[in-house]
Amino acid sequence: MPQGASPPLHPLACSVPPPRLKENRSLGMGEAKEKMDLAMGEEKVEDVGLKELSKKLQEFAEERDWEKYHSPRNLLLAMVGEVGELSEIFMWKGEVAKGLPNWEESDKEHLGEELSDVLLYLLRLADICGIDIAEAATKKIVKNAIKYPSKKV
Ligand SMILES: Nc1ccn([C@H]2C[C@H](O)[C@@H](COP(=O)(O)OP(=O)(O)OP(=O)(O)O)O2)c(=O)n1
Repeated sequence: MPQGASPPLHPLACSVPPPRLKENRSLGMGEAKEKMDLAMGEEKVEDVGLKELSKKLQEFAEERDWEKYHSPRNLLLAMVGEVGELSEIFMWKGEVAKGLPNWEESDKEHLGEELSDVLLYLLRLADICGIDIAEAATKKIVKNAIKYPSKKV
């Protein structure tokens, strides 16, 4: 290849790196909370379902013109990356007690964020692949129960 020339892009590769959600500056705590409260509105968080989350993700991508980046392969890789970030939280800690009794609140919050990133990319991946994940997971639980029968009655 001539000096200074860039390698040709694979026809399926994006020529623009996927955008990041982050802003260039970090938000102060008050500012971040204000943004979060605005985004959540009056919604009761515990009532949210998988379909609603998928719809929110669809809207999130649309509003930023990010749909072109949300290909199955990109989403899978993004999800695996987030699984790595999730693993880092547990790395070198040894066994961790259920309920994480000795963890700082900030560490639990961080864990919640990384778990959410994995879930959100998983939901988006399922959606973009045309898989109804709620239906698929429900069927899979039934299949698991047949394969591994209950020991209780
Ligand atoms: N192209 C993109 C980029 C981000 N996201 C959404 C899905 C994830 O929930 C979250 C991931 O954002 P970041 O890539 O900024 O990752 P983190 O939030 O983990 O930040 P960091 O890697 O700094 O810990 O944003 C998305 O849907 N599509």
